[in-house]
Amino acid sequence: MKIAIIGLGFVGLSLTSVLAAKGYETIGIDIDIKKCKEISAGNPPFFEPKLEKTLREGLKKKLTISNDFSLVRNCDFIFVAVGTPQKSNGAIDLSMIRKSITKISKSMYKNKKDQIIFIKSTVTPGTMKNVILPILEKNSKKKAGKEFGLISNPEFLQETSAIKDTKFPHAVVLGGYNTKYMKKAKHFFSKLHPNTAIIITNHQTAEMVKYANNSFLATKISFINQLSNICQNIPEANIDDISKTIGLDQRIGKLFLNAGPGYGGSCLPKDMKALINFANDIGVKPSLLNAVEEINTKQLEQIIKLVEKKLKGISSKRITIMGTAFKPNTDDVRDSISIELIKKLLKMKANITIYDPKAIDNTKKIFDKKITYEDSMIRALENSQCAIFMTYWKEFEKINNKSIRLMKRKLIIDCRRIFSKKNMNAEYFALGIGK
Ligand SMILES: NC(=O)c1ccc[n+]([C@@H]2O[C@H](COP(=O)([O-])OP(=O)(O)OC[C@H]3O[C@@H](n4cnc5c(N)ncnc54)[C@H](O)[C@@H]3O)[C@@H](O)[C@H]2O)c1
Ligand SMILES: O=c1ccn([C@@H]2O[C@H](COP(=O)(O)OP(=O)(O)O[C@H]3O[C@H](CO)[C@@H](O)[C@H](O)[C@H]3O)[C@@H](O)[C@H]2O)c(=O)[nH]1
Repeated sequence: MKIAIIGLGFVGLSLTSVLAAKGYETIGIDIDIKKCKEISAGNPPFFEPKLEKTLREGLKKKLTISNDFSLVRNCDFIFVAVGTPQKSNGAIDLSMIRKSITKISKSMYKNKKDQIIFIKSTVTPGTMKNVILPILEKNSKKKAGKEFGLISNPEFLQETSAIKDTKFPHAVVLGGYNTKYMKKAKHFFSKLHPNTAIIITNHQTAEMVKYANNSFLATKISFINQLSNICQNIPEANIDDISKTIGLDQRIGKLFLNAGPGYGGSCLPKDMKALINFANDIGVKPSLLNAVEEINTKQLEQIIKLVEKKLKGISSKRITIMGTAFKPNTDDVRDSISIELIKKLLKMKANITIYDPKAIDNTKKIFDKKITYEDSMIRALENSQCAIFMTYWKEFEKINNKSIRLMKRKLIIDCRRIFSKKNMNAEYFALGIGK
């Protein structure tokens, strides 16, 4: 059994590393030659816990990393995990899918191998049927279901637990027709994940499951953020106690009820916009999804208004942003709410200083010399007129009254309630805690 994975980002490289470490003959393919070289040397191009160790285990076995698409010819399974970024209207950009599928389809022409192509990238319902399938059939001159298999296989991993989630997914979704290829795929996944539910359905449903999952998570976050805003106006009310308590009701569940400055990252915002755009296109008004998005956008506005009010204007004020990664334990700043906040504050002519334990290099790629970067929490706070804590990095818990002594004005906006139980000698505002 030979397996190819196309696109070595968070999804593709995690899958490649896990399969190779398990001993499968695996070929990881990416168009980015520099990335391929780094990965071949055992160095993942981004930080993800346990990835480096798993990749290195794989490299000691039967793993090849290459930018050469011709290698897919000899593979039984081909997983496609290229990016599907957002276009300005919210729809997904399918150019990477089209390019990689075209290359795969050409390699299938006159190839006698009975291959299965799995699509792991997140695509809106109908993409398989209307875009991917026609390209494959046209260029390969083969019939799906008869001469090759085509399966929608959406991915649910979370960054920071990508390896664990790849090894132990909560479910495996296989979308497509009931053919010999589907049987083979089911057999493969039931061996790979013996205790995981395998859902077999059609392409459109499999594609929609992914959006259902992410839009529900986004809805939970916006729900708790709206309640958090209400709590802020009830003296002494505490959103964390509320989340903890309602989370004990199994019908609600405790996860994704952590109030904050809004959801960010490369998936939830993009997938919400894509689903909204898709619903509008097919004539369904997505009023709940629109509200979820609106609440998310407004979280930042209220933070900015508070800073503006307290500092009597933003222009020339020295503001420290603690945490730029879109969540803790990652260096990923794609669609980070913190990056969005910095952009808005820069427009208002603030002087921004940032500190993040892992994401400084990626933040520099966005802002270059427009902001100041500090490599210690204390230095970032020195002379600051306001510190806004955006990401809950564990090391921020060490900050105490001694650390904030050197702030010019001791104004702290704590979006993650890191210090809500400490007695801070500062003007302290925590999202979700009533004053
Ligand atoms: N990041 C996540 O947590 C996550 C989780 C589940 C699903 N997804 C979805 O999976 C897909 C991939 O996400 P990601 O975060 O891994 O993306 P990514 O941007 O980290 O990586 C994509 C990779 O594909 C490569 N690539 C682009 N065009 C290519 C081509 N024509 N041929 C070969 N390689 C090519 C890029 O060089 C890049 O290395 C997206 O659709 C995303 O929405 C992401
Ligand atoms: O209670 C919570 C949980 C999350 N967040 C924020 O929500 C965003 C997204 O977090 P998370 O879902 O952990 O990030 P991702 O790694 O992008 O994972 C999401 O997006 C992936 C890509 O589609 C899916 O595969 C995952 O299942 C889905 O959780 C981050 O800004 C978090 O700070 C909160 O504010 N409160």
